[in-house]
Amino acid sequence: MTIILKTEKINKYYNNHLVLKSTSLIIRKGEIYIIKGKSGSGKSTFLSIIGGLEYPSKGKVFFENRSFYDLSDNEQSQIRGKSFGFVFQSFQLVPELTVKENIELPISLLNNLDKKLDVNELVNELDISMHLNKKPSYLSGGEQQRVAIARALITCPKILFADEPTGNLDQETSEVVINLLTKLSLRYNISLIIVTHEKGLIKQPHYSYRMIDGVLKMETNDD
Ligand SMILES: Nc1ncnc2c1ncn2[C@@H]1O[C@H](COP(=O)(O)OP(=O)(O)OP(=O)(O)O)[C@@H](O)[C@H]1O
Repeated sequence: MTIILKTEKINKYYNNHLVLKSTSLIIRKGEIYIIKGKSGSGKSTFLSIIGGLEYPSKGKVFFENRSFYDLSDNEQSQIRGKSFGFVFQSFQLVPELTVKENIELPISLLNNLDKKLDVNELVNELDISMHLNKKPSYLSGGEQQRVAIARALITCPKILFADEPTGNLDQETSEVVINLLTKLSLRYNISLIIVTHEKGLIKQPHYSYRMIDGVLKMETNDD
């Protein structure tokens, strides 16, 4: 399977404290990765670095064989906008916009977007079509997260980064959200990287990693 993103010995310091230690990972097209680990172990920092949101102190991130942080700011933001999608614990929807406007926001912000998914298909799949004209505050947490997933997928990104996507949801809703994330990523051949505390949420085949004190270790799937 094609390698889409690769990191080389990422180090990250915050105030002279080394939070990522020579951390490496390879992401292949259309595959699912899960990163678990204790609070403070460095998971979110690592996701931000591979998601193009934060410079490493040392090491490189290669996206489609190009060293991401050696690209110009403009090239970096083009890749972030068109090839990466993000889902966060806190949904991060714009409260003043309707659900439909939130979902279509990435499209309206980007020029020359050659590939995007059909909004109607996406909202039907995510079962939020009845909420399109509402503001996010009228929706439950699970519904808001499904809107955030639609917004992340609308550009048909190559990689979807999800940082604790179920952190604000109950067990049952978490399962629905994870099932949708994995199902849609597989359907559209999007690589999915999920950071989560929760065990046993993902039923689909995936690669499992554990972040231990800034070092990423591969695990067997039944850990
Ligand atoms: N912007 C920052 N400035 C200074 N220190 C930071 C910053 N971001 C993270 N850290 C520190 O880096 C370490 C790793 O944090 P990170 O958020 O990556 O961990 P995490 O595994 O994602 O934790 P959690 O599961 O609680 O979100 C922690 O000690 C944290 O305090």
